[in-house]
Amino acid sequence: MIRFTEVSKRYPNGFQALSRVSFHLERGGMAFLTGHSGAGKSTLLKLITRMETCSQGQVLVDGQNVARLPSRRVPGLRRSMGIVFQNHHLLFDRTVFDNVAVPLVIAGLPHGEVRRRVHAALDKVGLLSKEKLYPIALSGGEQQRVGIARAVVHRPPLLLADEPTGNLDPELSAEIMGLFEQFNQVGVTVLVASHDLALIRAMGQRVLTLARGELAQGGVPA
Ligand SMILES: Nc1ncnc2c1ncn2[C@@H]1O[C@H](COP(=O)(O)OP(=O)(O)OP(=O)(O)O)[C@@H](O)[C@H]1O
Repeated sequence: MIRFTEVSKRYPNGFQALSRVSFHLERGGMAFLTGHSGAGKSTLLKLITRMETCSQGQVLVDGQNVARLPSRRVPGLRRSMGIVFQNHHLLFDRTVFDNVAVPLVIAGLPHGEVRRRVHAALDKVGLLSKEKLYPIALSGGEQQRVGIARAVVHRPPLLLADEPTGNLDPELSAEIMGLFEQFNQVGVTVLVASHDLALIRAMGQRVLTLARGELAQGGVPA
């Protein structure tokens, strides 16, 4: 599903954020991406979503060479992914329901279908009873679960998360990681960037470790 072959990323200011990174995350697989602050975790995720492009090497997502994709096909690439951010990026003037519905409304789905899918996504993250509330009335963990429901509501085959438990206590963090595992168990390919080593170890999943832009652990010859 995701294949990096000798991927390097140098930012325009000359900073080398990634050096010759190679790994393969198979369809239906799950992995954690870890490493010190500044190791290149967010940069690696941005190469998958085409928010950045690599300077050398090749990034394939579902067989597509991401850097070579014409810009008109980038929205399609992003629709094939669910993306979860640390700070949720929720709309605070919209209800929980409306926040989760955003990707479906943009896609132009009929109202009944939107309702059905939003309810299914909220049910999965245990927030069906809170659909009419505004995000401000939710705890940090609940807000993050709204972000996850929104990321999966269009049923993407690939789920990416960048420090999804950054602001949460250990118990809530474990709960959120458990949700990612559940999505993986029903076939979604999952890649989660996190610096929380203790939690990652406890999950017992594959770990990719970046150190100063190089893959120090978990890479396999691509
Ligand atoms: N647009 C940019 N221009 C120049 N340098 C950048 C840019 N974006 C990131 N960097 C640098 O690249 C390095 C890797 O950044 P990145 O955000 O990928 O690290 P990270 O592992 O996600 O760190 P953190 O855990 O602190 O979020 C950092 O030194 C950062 O300052």
